[in-house]
Amino acid sequence: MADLKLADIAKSYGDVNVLKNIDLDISSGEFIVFVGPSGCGKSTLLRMIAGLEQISGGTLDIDGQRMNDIPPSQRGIAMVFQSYALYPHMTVRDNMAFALKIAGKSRDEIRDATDRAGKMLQLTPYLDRLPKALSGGQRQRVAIGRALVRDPKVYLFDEPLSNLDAALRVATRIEIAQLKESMPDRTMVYVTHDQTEAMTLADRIVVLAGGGIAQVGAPLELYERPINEFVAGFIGSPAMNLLPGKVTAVGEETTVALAGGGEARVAIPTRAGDEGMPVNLGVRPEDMFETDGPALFEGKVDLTEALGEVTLLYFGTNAETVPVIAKLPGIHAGYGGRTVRLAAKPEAMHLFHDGESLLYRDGVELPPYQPRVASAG
Ligand SMILES: Nc1ncnc2c1ncn2[C@@H]1O[C@H](COP(=O)(O)OP(=O)(O)OP(=O)(O)O)[C@@H](O)[C@H]1O
Repeated sequence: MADLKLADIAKSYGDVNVLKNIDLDISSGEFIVFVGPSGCGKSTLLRMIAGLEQISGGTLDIDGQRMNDIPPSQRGIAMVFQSYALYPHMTVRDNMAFALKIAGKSRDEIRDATDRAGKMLQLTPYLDRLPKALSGGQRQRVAIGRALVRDPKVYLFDEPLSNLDAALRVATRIEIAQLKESMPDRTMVYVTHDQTEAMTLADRIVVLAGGGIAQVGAPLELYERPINEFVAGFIGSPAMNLLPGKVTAVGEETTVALAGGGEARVAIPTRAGDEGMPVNLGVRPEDMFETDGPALFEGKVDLTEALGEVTLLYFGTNAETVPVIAKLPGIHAGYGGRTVRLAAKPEAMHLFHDGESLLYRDGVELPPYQPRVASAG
């Protein structure tokens, strides 16, 4: 059991500020995933928790104890790196045993711990092999095994799957999810570029951007209730479409006239005085469908991409602006060059003013998040 408290954490290299005002409480047993654009400081924050980077400002507590100046080996954490960092001249068992030997554990204890880790990670047949005789996925499992044998309170993962090919990534991701399930009281903090890893592994995702935290929440909460256009664009692929427009009618639902000529009714409340307010209407590609009725968007399909389970329609690929994308389930043919009218359900759309979601306006109390389930069963 270990909870982590990051209070006003900052990091600078000389006069370059990489992170500032990072406040985050992580509960015991939580799986937290850091995501964000390249260079936003995900690894730096993880390395500060590990003790591999000096904390420039603020405090880090683990289980209520200040850790800022405690060396990595005494923090009760273990870290798994992208590069595996295995000792090439040691067998799998010796790689896993190394930290325990240093810690002065007995032969029996070491054998038990490495046997157990080998079993949990399906490495038993490989315990006497050298790393060079293992596949990438097996090597990464050894790296995880090295963390496991130490039985840390907190596991830190720095993009552990990014050197693996697509199929191995999926298999190893599932193993990490199962590992977490088998150790519900162990806290895990995980850095990734991969949306699927973030969405499937995290109890909560932390989106980092511009040196700070943009939003923290359950994966589907970030997907359905992004706090601003940045998070809306970052979570979900292809990214949410943002269509400029103006509020024309206010109330429990809001009517928006779009610059492209369409109109949309959105299930987000607005107030008297909001009429005329410039907004960006956010609609995810997967929430758009073809319609004969009122459309929020009408355009000529410039490009189609058939991915099998879905077909992507691109509009305005030659314009200066970002293309609009619709994602239709299944295989479709004959869309190229056609003019298509698209709509979306009122509850599937978002409204942003000055980049910020109108859902989170001052004075608005949001009900607790409930996923918008598409179908029962
Ligand atoms: N030793 C250093 N000296 C100066 N700047 C550094 C140093 N280490 C990292 N940085 C800068 O700090 C910023 C954050 O780096 P970090 O590696 O944490 O980002 P990241 O979000 O993990 O990126 P990526 O997703 O590309 O791995 C980057 O702009 C990087 O250039």
